[in-house]
Amino acid sequence: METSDDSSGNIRVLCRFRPLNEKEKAMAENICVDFGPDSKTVMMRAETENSEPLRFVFDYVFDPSTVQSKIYKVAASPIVDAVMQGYNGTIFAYGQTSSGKTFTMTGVITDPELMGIIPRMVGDVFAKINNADEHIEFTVKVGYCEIYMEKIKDLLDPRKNNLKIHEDKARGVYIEDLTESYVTNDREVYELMRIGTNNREVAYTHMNAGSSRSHSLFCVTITQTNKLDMSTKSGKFYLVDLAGSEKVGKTGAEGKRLEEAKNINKSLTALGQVINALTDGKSSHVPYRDSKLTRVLQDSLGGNSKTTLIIACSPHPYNEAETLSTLRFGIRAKSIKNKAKVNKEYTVAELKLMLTKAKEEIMLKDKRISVLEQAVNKSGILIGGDEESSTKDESELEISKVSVYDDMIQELEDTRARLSEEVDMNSKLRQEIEIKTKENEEIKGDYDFLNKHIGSLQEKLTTTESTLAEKEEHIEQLIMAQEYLRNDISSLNEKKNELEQTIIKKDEEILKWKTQPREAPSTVNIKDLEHQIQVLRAQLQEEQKKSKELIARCEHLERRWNEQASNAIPNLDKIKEYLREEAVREEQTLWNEEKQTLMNDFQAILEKSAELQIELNETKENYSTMEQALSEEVKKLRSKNESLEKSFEQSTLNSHNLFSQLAESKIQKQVVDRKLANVNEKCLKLEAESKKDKEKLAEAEKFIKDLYAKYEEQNIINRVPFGSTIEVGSGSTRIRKSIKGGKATIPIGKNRSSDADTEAGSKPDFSRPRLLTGEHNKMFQMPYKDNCKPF
Ligand SMILES: Nc1ncnc2c1ncn2[C@@H]1O[C@H](COP(=O)(O)OP(=O)(O)OP(=O)(O)O)[C@@H](O)[C@H]1O
Repeated sequence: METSDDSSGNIRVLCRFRPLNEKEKAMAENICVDFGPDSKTVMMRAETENSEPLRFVFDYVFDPSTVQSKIYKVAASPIVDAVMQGYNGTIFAYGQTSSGKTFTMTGVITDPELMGIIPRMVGDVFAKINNADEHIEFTVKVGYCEIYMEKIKDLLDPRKNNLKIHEDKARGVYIEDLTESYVTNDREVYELMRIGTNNREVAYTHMNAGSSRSHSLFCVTITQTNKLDMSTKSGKFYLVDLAGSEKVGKTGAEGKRLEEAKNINKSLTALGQVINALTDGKSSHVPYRDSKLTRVLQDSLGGNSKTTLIIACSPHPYNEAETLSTLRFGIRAKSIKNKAKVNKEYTVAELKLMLTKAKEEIMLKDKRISVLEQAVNKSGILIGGDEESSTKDESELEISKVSVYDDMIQELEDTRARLSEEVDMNSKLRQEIEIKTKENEEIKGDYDFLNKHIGSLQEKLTTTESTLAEKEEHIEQLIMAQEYLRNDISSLNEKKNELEQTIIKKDEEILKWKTQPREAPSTVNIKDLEHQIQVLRAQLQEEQKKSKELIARCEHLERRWNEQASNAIPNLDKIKEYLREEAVREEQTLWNEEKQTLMNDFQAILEKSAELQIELNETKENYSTMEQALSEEVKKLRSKNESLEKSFEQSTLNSHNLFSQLAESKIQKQVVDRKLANVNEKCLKLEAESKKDKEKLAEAEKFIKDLYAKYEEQNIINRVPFGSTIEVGSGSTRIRKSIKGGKATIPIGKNRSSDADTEAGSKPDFSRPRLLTGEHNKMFQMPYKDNCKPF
């Protein structure tokens, strides 16, 4: 296997060396590191011949020739799998400026060979989702932010530039109010990456033309719901591109860049201190709160996450000191231990199962209580038994009492243990209810958000409708303008026709003047005639003048033609004709030009109107598609809304059920408590009664002992077996008495002398009783406890 097993919970540390850049190549020195054959070891070359090379071992070492796909396979693929199983995952890149962190994490999104971990991960996640079982429903959310100058800026909504960090049991550490967009395919994620990257703080330095001036966090949350049992799992994936540590002497940072560099180095120092505290085995406090970076990465460093650290290095001796420091950082980080767990939420079915188990437990307990009660009742009969009818051996009674007490005590212990389990379970149930209530609140939040979204979509629709109306109005105005222009053009055409007619008439007139002889007026008076002659003369003069001018012009032209062309126009008429035609042509050209301009304008208007018509059609089409999409969206939202409402109702119902079940189990617990109290009370009674019995027994023993002493004193008898007959006295004064059990009283002693028979004048001797039955000698030797007891 290529990667090390992370079942130990340790952070995996991978080391990547980039190829030499142009600047380093220009310095013409060799690289300062050697790579071991096991792909895990890197050696910093020894400075002198006598000194040893420094050896560093990581989970994997990538030499400069390693391609992006290999990095993804080793570094990210296992974490993607874990996130898909409901674990949290983190990959972060650390290293000096220009060491290749951004190239490793993002690379060139549009190039399949050069794309980095994030775009590859996105593709992988959606491929896995598409291949997943049908009953698993996925939602994917993406957030993107940066920590710049100790402030968290939302890269998908840069107006939010000072977000706060919070922590709670259910979500762990999180950034409050961070925009998280739901995405359904890799293209949508790439678009968000593009937007976010454009909003990032990047600047030129002497070390890197596109140096990241902030730490960036790309966050993907994948939630999966199993539709069969409604269980949910949710994995959060942080992909962190840290800003590079830099020596300001090398980067040439000044002014704002210098301030940025100070902040970057400060937060990286805080990161180093957190790692030290986690790994030195001495620190009781981990200073997560010393910087925003370490606070956000709290779960990734020593918490609930499967984490991989990629340290990026330059192989050139110019960066040797920074490379050494980076390698040491990686070695320290290797021993951080995390406690990753699947983020699972209990389903209603699972909660039901827990309840059923709790009920079974209660039933079991009830049974035990009834057994206890029976035992107590049984011992009560024994204790309360009639003195006369109690012929049972007392020692047996004692033994049975003691064993009953032992059983009862054991039962009580068991019950107490079970009750404490019950209390634990109840508190677990309460926690579950709290989680469910929170979930309900979240669903309600989603529901409100959807409502808002619908509202904004409706607003958008209204705006689009009004834009459309404006466009339609504009088109109407254009059509009217087009109509006016058409009229103008037709009136211009008419004018042109008129002008052409006038020119033709004029030409005819001129021709007439020139060709037709003028007839003398027949009936005119002299004055008129003179006037006409004057007019004609004037006209003639005018004509002559014109013709002179024409002749002059012709002569001039003739001269020019003679000068310029060998085949000049030979006759004047032709010249005149030519000139006239030229004049007409000139006017015609002017008119044609004007007409052409008008036609062009008209054409342009026509084209514009066609374009507008197309635009209108497109807008209409877009509008109808949008309307369709919108109505679909609204439909979807409504159905989602409905299902949310349903699940909200269901959850409310479930939480009610849980509450009522909790209340029920509380009541049952109270009942059990009461029963337990009763049992305790009975036990106490039993104990008191047993104590009394013992006292009575002691009294009886004392009495017998006294009596026995008395007999011994009187030398009557030592021990008498049960059922024996004692004879005291002699002759007729003999008194016989059978001894039964321990209750017999024997009328012996000097006070009985009045009852005595004084046969043959002898006095009865009460001082020497003797046994009449049983083998008394044998009996006397018997031990006290066997079958011979004092009565
Ligand atoms: N493995 C590699 N192969 C080819 N080019 C690389 C490689 N690693 C880095 N580069 C190039 O080196 C330059 C610097 O890399 P990059 O910007 O990723 O560094 P960085 O560590 O993110 O720097 P900073 O901390 O200043 O942002 C870029 O032009 C990048 O394309």
